[in-house]
Amino acid sequence: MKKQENLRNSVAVRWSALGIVSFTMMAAYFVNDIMAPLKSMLEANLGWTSIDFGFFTGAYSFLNVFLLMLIWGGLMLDKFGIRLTGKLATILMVVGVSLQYYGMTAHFSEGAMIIGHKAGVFIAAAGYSIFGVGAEVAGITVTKIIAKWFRGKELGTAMGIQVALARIGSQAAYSVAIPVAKHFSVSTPVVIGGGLLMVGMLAFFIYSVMDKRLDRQDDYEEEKEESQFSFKDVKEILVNPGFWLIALLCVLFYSCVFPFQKFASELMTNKYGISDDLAGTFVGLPALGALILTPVFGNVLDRKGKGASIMMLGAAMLIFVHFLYSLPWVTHWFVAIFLMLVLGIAFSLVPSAMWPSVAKIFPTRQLGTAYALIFFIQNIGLWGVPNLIGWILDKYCVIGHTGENNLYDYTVPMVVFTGFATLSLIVAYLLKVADKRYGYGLEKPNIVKV
Ligand SMILES: NCCCC[C@H](NC(=O)[C@@H](N)CCCCN)C(=O)O
Repeated sequence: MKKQENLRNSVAVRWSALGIVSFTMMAAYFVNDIMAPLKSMLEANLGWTSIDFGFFTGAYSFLNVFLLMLIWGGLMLDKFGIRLTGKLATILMVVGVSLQYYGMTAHFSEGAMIIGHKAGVFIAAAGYSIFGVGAEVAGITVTKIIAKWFRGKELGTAMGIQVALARIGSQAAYSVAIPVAKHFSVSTPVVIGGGLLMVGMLAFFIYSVMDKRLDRQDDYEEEKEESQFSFKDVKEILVNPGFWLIALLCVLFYSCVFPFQKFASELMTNKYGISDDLAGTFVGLPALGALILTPVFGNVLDRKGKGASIMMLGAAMLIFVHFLYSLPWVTHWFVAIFLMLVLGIAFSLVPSAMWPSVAKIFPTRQLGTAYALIFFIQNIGLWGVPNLIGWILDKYCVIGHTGENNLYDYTVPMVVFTGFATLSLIVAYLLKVADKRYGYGLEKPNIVKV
């Protein structure tokens, strides 16, 4: 009997697997970003303050950081596998977004508070926090899925395409949030996100069938290795200097991008005079740029390498962007858009180099835990930075009012972002030095020639 070709070696099957799980992540990114452009509407319609908004935004990472949910998720992924972990993660996302919607729409009695926060804000934030656990665990699961199907093949391109499709989700969220909210209500964009997430959950369940077939057919080493996972691996990961440098770069770089984007719609309207209908679309530009560029850079890295140098370049571009945004006298809308485009390039360069680098430093059996620990450290920034910026805005940056809304001066928040970007460049440089010293192969191409 003719031996069946390994599913991983079929170009159509492995790219279909990527397409399916990428759709799940696209839905997750849509929900993740859908509230960002609504900041001013949340203030005007639901009475949220900047502190409320910062608290809500940071809640995405709260359970991941303080209940170590990402760590448990990573250990579960390496111990119990992709299918169970991924299914649970997608279910959590749906549950979380439903609770978030409830918090935004239910009628609470006047002045009702939960642990010092307005009841509605607290419940929406709790939902977003549950969603955040699902989204991050789904993120590490999908990353491991990609490494499973593409290691030694088009790993950089595949990871780039997954990130690019996720960016479509973000860009769509930034573009549709305000028009949909104005036409219907401030909570309608969240309903659309919930619907997309349900389809994403179904998609993951379909992927699980493919995953099972691959495991059955395959003598895939990882499956044997998964059961060999031990806590010794966690120690091994933690004593690797490459881990700490990637994790630090990750938290610093992403703290300058995701939290910045959450506040950027307001920066566009308050500082550059851009209309609120268009502000979200402009803030979505980096996502749109990354959609095109991340797979391109991923492909270049697959063939030519230079990952560590590319991370340095991306970090340097980030300093340029945030520094110019911080200059109070630069207020032309054209500059705002130009900087968003540069941010888009940086936002493509660093992720396309960073994520495949992790797969070079660690063996497959440690990948789930390694990604989870890196995401965990990154989530400390995704929690802390929006809280910090929301607090700075409310305390020090209110310079007037327009109707129901505050008018903010964004100089100090942008100086804070510039500081983080500068630190990220220093860490990227240290990573390049460590690569030379420990021979991680970050400057080498991803595709292994046989
Ligand atoms: N294959 C690795 C993909 C990581 C992509 C990366 N995502 C994250 O870092 C998430 N932990 C945080 C997502 C927050 C979304 N607003 C990315 O570049 O998106």
